[in-house]
Amino acid sequence: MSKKILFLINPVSGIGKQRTIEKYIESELNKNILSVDIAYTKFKGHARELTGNAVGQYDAIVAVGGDGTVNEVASKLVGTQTALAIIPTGSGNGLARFMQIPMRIHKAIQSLNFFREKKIDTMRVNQYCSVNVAGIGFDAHISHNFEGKKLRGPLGYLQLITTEFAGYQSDTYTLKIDGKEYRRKAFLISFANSSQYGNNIHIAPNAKIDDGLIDVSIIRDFPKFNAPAMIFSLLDKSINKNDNDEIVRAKRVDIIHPTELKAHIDGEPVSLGNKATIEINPLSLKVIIPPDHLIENSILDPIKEIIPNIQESLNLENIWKLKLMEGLSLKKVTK
Ligand SMILES: Nc1ncnc2c1ncn2[C@@H]1O[C@H](COP(=O)(O)OP(=O)(O)OP(=O)(O)O)[C@@H](O)[C@H]1O
Repeated sequence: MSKKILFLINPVSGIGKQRTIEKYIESELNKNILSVDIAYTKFKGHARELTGNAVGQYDAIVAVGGDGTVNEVASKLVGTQTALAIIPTGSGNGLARFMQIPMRIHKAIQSLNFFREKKIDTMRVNQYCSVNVAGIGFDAHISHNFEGKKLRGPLGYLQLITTEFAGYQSDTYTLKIDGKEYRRKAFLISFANSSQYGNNIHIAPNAKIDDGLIDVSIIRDFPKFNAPAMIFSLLDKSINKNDNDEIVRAKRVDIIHPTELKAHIDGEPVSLGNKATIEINPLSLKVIIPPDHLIENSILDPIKEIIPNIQESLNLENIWKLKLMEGLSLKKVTK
């Protein structure tokens, strides 16, 4: 029986990979088994609104964007029979990377044809839903500053991190992790459902997304000259072995803080006031994962990912020509 899927495309995510999505939907999707609708988001929160209206009418809603778009779609799908699918066109794509969804979008679209479903945990952070990683401290500081930045994509994050790091002051937090008290001066505290923020930066290398547990990764205050070693261990999936990091697995975390807790939820900046509760919601979301043969795990994959990005950037002029011609109902693009 054919499945109904709705693509929700965030036109401002990442560096613009989504501009080619309609072409690939046309060429890669098996229309004998999938019937497709497409909508573009027009503002922050629109994907959440559109998903709320569509849930139940579709077998899957496809978030075309980064973790912010994924979060908006997922938060309306938790506890329903409609699955989340992801075409990663964001800056970090943490959940997509963790679920081994191909970063090349034509491959990600091909994987929808197999409609392989898996149930995953989600987290509740006060009134918000989080599917990937939420946090307080330096990562939250970065997400609050990233919003509205012109330079997006991984380079935008890198630029911001380098400028903000030197002046950042760690804070002291009191947490109750499954009822046990921890008081830590921390550079950041992450609540990880998947292992990574995005861009293969692994804050909780052994996190499992279907174990009913949050990996609470506490990076204690550290001398700034240790930064290169910290960065290396985040990339090397070994932060859990670093002396400045402590990971505790839990079902629930409570925080009371003397000042406003600035946080991020899947990379999106939020304020939690001065009280936060983070709880796991086990196996509460269906996600479409790729079939084994489409999982990209060769060491050349990052290079394969970069080349189309460069090509796409160089082709931007062509894409604008295409858009213009679409407007004029013309068929062919000439250089
Ligand atoms: N048409 C739009 N105009 C402005 N903002 C939008 C629009 N559609 C969606 N948004 C918002 O854009 C923000 C960024 O989207 P998203 O997180 O998907 O991409 P990203 O930040 O580049 O990737 P990542 O989260 O993986 O780093 C989200 O907060 C989303 O709500």
